[in-house]
Amino acid sequence: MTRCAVFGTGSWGTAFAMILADAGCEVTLWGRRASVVDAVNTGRTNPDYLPGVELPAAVRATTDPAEAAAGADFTVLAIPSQTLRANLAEWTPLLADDTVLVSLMKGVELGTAKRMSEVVEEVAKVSADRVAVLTGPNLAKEIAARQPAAAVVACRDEEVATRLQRACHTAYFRPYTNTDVVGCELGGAVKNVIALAVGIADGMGLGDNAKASLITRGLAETTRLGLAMGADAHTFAGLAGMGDLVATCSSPLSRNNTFGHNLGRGMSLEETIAVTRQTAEGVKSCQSVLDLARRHGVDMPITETVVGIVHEGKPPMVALKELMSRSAKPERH
Ligand SMILES: NC(=O)c1ccc[n+]([C@@H]2O[C@H](COP(=O)([O-])OP(=O)(O)OC[C@H]3O[C@@H](n4cnc5c(N)ncnc54)[C@H](O)[C@@H]3O)[C@@H](O)[C@H]2O)c1
Ligand SMILES: O=P(O)(O)OC[C@H](O)CO
Repeated sequence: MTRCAVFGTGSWGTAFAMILADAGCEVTLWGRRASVVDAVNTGRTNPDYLPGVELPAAVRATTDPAEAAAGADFTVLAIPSQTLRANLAEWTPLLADDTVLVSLMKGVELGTAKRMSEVVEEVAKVSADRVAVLTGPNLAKEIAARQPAAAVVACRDEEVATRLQRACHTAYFRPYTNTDVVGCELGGAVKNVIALAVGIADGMGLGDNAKASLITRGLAETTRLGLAMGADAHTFAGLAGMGDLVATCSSPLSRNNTFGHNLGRGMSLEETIAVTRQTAEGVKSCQSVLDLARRHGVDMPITETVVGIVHEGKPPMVALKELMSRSAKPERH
């Protein structure tokens, strides 16, 4: 039987553990908090993150990372992106030989501007052939209700991607393989920034034309960055690009979208952070995405606008005026 370790008992780690178990794997979840681990083991629930959801019996939980990691064919990482480096450094000596490391995270590291798979390769000292990424339009709450969704599993080694695809394919979860790891990861990280922009627009009371324009031009700037970094343009028209943008920018379940909405309707950054219980990756990653764009000489005006509003205190109305008064240009340049 395929054995999986899932590090992170938040919304997505728990929902993905459920997918793996439904697909026939044996799953051990690692969590920091004993109360969450006990709830999983004794009540088959995770009331803090997925209230009302009954977890399959094949999902067990532990606070001991060594117990979780032991003998795992796949080691899945589902913690906030900015905490990966420090956590993985502690877990690396515990990892099973030949385990495939799978990133569920949609962020870019602050300071280094590295993608999560790059951090994994560097810290765990494994080759890119043993690092996979899972991304796409996957709102955890819908998946935990076993509502249908598709996703992308990306790995440089297609055979590894196919093995992971088999390990997480269920009646409600349909993963496709892809070898464009850079494009898949960028799609997931930048859509969070665009979802913040769309949420802000929504909160300001702007209409559907504004939201559609942000989504489309957001995809254009994501693709520009991707091409500069060697990604395949087709990836951005797929589940990791357009697919995830549509889900995240249109759903009130999205933490990034909701975060933006609260800012747009006039809450301060501090108030917004205080009411946000879960990880909204775009809040930090907008800075590292902008950093990446500057390193690659790519113009990303929406990302720059989000950084201005979230981190530099720019009033959304001023940011809107600036964005709309940029010089006129062809749609493709
Ligand atoms: N929730 C979703 O719908 C969804 C879907 C796809 C991808 N993702 C991505 O998955 C990743 C995890 O998100 P999530 O939704 O599970 O977040 P979450 O906020 O629901 O849970 C985060 C988990 O990480 C733990 N954690 C927080 N700080 C930590 C630290 N310093 N060290 C160790 N553990 C820590 C928390 O206790 C919690 O268990 C993010 O990158 C997110 O973008 C989320
Ligand atoms: O809740 P968000 O904004 O982190 O989005 C969740 C997923 O990434 C959607 O695919």
